[in-house]
Amino acid sequence: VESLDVDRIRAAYPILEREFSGSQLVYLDNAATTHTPDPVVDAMSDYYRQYNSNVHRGIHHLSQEASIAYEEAHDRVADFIGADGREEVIFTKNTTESENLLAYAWGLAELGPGDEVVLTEMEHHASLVTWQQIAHRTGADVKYIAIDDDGRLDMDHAHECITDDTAIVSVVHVSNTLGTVNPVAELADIAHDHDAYIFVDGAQAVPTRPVDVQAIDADFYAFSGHKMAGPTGIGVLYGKRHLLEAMQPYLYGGGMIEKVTFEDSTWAELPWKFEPGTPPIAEAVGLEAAVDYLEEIGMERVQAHEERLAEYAYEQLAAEDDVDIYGPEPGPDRGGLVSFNLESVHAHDLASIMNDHAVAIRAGDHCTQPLHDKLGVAASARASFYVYNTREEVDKLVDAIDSARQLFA
Ligand SMILES: Cc1ncc(COP(=O)(O)O)c(CN[C@@H](CS)C(=O)O)c1O
Repeated sequence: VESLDVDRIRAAYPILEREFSGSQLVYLDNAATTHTPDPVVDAMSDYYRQYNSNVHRGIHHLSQEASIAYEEAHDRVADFIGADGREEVIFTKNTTESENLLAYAWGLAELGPGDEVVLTEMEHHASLVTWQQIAHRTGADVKYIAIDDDGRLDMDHAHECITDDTAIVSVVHVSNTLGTVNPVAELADIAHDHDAYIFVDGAQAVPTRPVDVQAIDADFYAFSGHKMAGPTGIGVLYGKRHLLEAMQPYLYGGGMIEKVTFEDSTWAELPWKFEPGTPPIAEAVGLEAAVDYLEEIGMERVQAHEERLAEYAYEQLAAEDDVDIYGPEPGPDRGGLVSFNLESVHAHDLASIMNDHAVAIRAGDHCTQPLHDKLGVAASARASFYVYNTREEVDKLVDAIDSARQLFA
């Protein structure tokens, strides 16, 4: 796959010129959030400057323009992920809210004693805590598909966990801690063989690779705008139309209703039924601009660029015998991030020293505390890449780690 013109890409991110303690920023925390390129910022500024208005088709020009822009952003996102139209694309605040929407609107209504929710040991808290708490409230049980020593899912165990008692499987597409790319289409097949649904947490997948929800045959799929060069404050819950039609809303108010009387109410058509109140309008404009931006680059090229950088970082880190790396070796089932520990240096201390060198990485549990318990570590350091990162920046990461090694020697 053709390489990216990173210099041209970086020109759209003034933030990358920032300097700290005399060194240029090396931003390697893209799994937490990505930066926002000028075309996305400009699109949102243009909205606020030229056609800011509330939506739901008020009777004036500005509202018409804003309503059309907001509605068409749903069409653009649907096209980007292979959904069958705007009716299958609900805008939320973020991946976390998307997962809570599904867990409350479907889970609370449908789950009960004897039902099982199958997760994996590598789930993010946005899934794990949500389903865990809904299971407590409904009397359902939660099971966890185990990971093997390489940080891949144990698929034999997956077959054991997913049974006719399984109501839903909830799996992360790309682990934000291990980098593992899970076989979500295969898991969907297994779930469907047992008449169970599958939800896929795509927060680290949609930004970094081509995703086709129909090819996966996901019943539900979630991701966030801010992890894909878009704004914060907007996320997506994709759902198969007939499933969303059958679901009752769990947040009520204006915009989501059809008819209201003192006695009862009926609901608007999809996706508006699940979008109460004033939605993230500027953010929707920004998300559409981010989709245009990424598709102009090409998602295959985004994926290849990230994987090359992750492979290079993995090799540089693996060459040192005092670095422990988590997750699979570089290849098709490792995404664009590397979590690791430098022996004898706590991840927080390491990140702090990285910061002294203007290298921004993540340290902590990455909202996967049970996974870190399983790995036997309290925390890990994580470098994650995006379209504007370079091999030279990986070299700076390695040099900064060496400074930490010297400091703590
Ligand atoms: C796999 C996965 N699933 C859900 C989320 C939540 O995304 P929100 O936009 O915050 O709702 C994230 C966000 N992970 C950030 C914050 S912990 C990270 O540094 O890894 C994620 O990686």
